[in-house]
Amino acid sequence: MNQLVVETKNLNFSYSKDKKDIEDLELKVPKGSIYGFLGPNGSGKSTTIRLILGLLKKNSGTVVLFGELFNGQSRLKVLNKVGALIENPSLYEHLNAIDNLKISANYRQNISSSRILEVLEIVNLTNARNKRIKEYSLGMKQRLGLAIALLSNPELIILDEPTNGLDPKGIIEMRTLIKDLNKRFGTTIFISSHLLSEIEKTCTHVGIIRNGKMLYQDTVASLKESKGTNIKVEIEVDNPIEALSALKDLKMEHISLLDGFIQIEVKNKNEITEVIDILRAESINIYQVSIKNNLEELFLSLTEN
Ligand SMILES: Nc1ncnc2c1ncn2[C@@H]1O[C@H](COP(=O)(O)OP(=O)(O)OP(=O)(O)O)[C@@H](O)[C@H]1O
Repeated sequence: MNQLVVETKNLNFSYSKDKKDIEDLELKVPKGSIYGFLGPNGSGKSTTIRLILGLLKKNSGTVVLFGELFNGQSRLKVLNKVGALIENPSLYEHLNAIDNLKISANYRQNISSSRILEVLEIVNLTNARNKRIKEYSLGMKQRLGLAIALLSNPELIILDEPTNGLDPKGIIEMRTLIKDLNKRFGTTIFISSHLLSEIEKTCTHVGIIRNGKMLYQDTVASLKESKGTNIKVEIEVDNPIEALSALKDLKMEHISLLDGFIQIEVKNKNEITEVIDILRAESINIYQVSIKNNLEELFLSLTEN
């Protein structure tokens, strides 16, 4: 089995008594992956990141980083292997990139001056190293923030919505940089986003969160496959046996009865109307029609965002 760099079990957290903001979250981030943590605004991505980094205190559950239970004792050792960019980086605007990196290096242990030049090269800021930050674009500032996160040569990089607010050129540069980091150094990258298109372009794995709950977690390849699968529909009618017999001539796959409900798989939503028309033509009363795998719905809501 793939080694996991981040693993949470039954992770729960609430900001207030009346609402669960993170509910029984099971996150599995494989070593060497680019893991996209995808969810609409307010779904709990930033909160989860804060819980992983120990910036918020969980109500219950466990966080395991690099195979080690994250707690007061292991905290510093474990965090030494993590670089994070979770908000816009706080930079000294009147100083240049080199000086900003030197200041950050002073807060950490054993960062050589050659490492400062190395991280500048990695994020493509070597040529702009002597420019003052106030002359930097937002994309350049984000890349410098990433360079700071890279100083201690982390095994895991956590990026919270790193392309937010960037122009198309900045987005492409950040995307390329993330892939490059993963490929060149094998760094595991955990990246949150509310855009499915962004995750599809950059990531190898995906976890989809909504209302603090994990809805789907797998490789991006499997996600693409499941997007093409049928929609599962459940229909409640007054006479299921008659309904089943009325529908049997339809060339649809998997029509069955479960607990008195008609189960049917359709290729698209128009086919649902077709099914309803047939049932109504037979004077069968329909009480409820529900889509069971709401993955398709979820993708739509995410891409429309
Ligand atoms: N400091 C806070 N105090 C109280 N509630 C909070 C706080 N921060 C976030 N929340 C709530 O927790 C839930 C999850 O928010 P969170 O910021 O983690 O979502 P997100 O997916 O990162 O969204 P966004 O991309 O908009 O930041 C939301 O309902 C939000 O309103």
